[in-house]
Amino acid sequence: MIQLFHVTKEYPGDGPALQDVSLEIDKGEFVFLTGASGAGKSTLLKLVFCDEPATSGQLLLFGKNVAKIRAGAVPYLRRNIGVVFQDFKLLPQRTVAENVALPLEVQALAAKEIRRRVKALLRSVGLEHRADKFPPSLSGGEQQRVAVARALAPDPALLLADEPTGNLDAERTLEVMELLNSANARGTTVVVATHDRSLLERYKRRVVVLDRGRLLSDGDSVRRAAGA
Ligand SMILES: Nc1ncnc2c1ncn2[C@@H]1O[C@H](COP(=O)(O)OP(=O)(O)OP(=O)(O)O)[C@@H](O)[C@H]1O
Repeated sequence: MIQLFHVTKEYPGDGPALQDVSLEIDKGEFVFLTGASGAGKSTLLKLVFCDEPATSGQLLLFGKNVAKIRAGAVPYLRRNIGVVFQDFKLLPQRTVAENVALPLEVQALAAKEIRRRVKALLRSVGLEHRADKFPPSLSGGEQQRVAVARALAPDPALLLADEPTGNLDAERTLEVMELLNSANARGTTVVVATHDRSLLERYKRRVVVLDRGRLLSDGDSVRRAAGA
């Protein structure tokens, strides 16, 4: 589903944020991406979301070389990707319910079905009572949960989540992780960037570690190498 071949990313005027990273994530996997602040986790997610181009190397998404995708086709590709950004990117002039409804409107679902699904999603993140509020009036943790609900709304093939539990207490963290796990059980490929070691220890998933832009280790390949 995601294939990186010797990918390097340099931002103008800066050293490489990613250096010669080769990595493959298959359909249906759940992968934690971890590493110290500045290791390149967000950059890797941005490349996969076609938000930034790679400087060199090749990135295939759903089997397509993203460098060859026309700019006009990117929004169509993104319909298959749910994304939770670190700064949430909620629309401030739309209510919580309207934010979650957005990706469903793009799918042209009937209004009644959209209302039903938005209600169920907001219930699943414990925010039904905030449906008619505007994002700026919500706490950071509440906005984060709205972002998770919006990302999961269209049942995406791929979910990219950048620190999706960063602002949450232990109980809410578990709730959000359960949502990500259920999406994964329904077939969504999930990639979660996180600093939170307790998540890595609690959920025995593949762990990809970046260190100053380089791939330091990959839990999956370690297991494979050990013959497990
Ligand atoms: N838009 C940008 N312009 C210039 N440099 C950038 C930009 N975005 C990231 N960088 C640099 O690239 C490197 C990797 O940053 P990135 O945000 O990908 O790391 P990260 O592992 O996600 O960090 P964090 O855990 O703090 O979010 C850092 O040195 C950062 O300063």
